[in-house]
Amino acid sequence: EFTTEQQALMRVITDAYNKHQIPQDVTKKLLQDQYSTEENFLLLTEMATSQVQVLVEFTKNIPGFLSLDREDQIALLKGSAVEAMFLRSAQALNKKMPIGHTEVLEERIHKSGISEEFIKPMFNFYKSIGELHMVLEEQALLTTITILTPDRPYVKDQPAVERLQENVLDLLRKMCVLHHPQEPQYFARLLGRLTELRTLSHYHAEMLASWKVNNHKFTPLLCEIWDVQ
Ligand SMILES: CC(C)c1onc(-c2c(Cl)cccc2Cl)c1COc1ccc(-c2ccc3c(C(=O)O)csc3c2)cc1
Repeated sequence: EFTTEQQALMRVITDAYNKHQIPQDVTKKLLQDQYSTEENFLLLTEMATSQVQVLVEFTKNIPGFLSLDREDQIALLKGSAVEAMFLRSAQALNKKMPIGHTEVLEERIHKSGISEEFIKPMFNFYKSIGELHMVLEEQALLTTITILTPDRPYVKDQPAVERLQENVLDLLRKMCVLHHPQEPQYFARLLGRLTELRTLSHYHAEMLASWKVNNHKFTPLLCEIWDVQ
């Protein structure tokens, strides 16, 4: 079953995932009653900015991450931020968030100036994640695996990242057998979501370009992590 090291790794990652969430005083802003495209864009920008801060804190808790080359740490964060945010927003949209949050978040994403061609694949992804009924540990591990993807642009020491990712992949495989015993293909289905995330990440670059065209401003943190402006 699980080795002592794997049990420790699971606990550290799950605790970090639970600890680092967007604060209530930020998410409750979603409930305010302005629903203009502009207002929705501003609120989503605030959510994304807060989510990036949360993501950085979570990543620092991944065992071994801070021992990686400093520039590789940055490359992994920049390369995975959008995918990690798709996973986190998918969890928010699929779990029963505090009353009304789910609907307002979905509504604001639909009406924030994202063109229809991106809305479709985005909400297909959200639906496909919902259908998996991941337990919290699986969501935390899948996010970690996404962050520890060795072949992101500009990563120098890929083997070092591979070694960390392999440990988490092994742990996720065992968690899937434990929580979904009737579905031998469940682990493979989870990894299939990672492929879909890469596609969404490419769409996202175009989304940013179209928002910029309509001279939408992003925050300094988002500009830095997404190399815009
Ligand atoms: C700059 C901005 C316009 C933007 O550009 N691309 C995307 C973007 C979009 Cl529109 C979709 C997917 C990914 C990205 Cl980066 C975004 C908005 O990004 C978001 C990031 C994160 C949340 C998010 C996460 C968790 C939770 C929770 C919870 O945990 O309980 C409660 S409320 C909530 C809200 C929403 C939106």
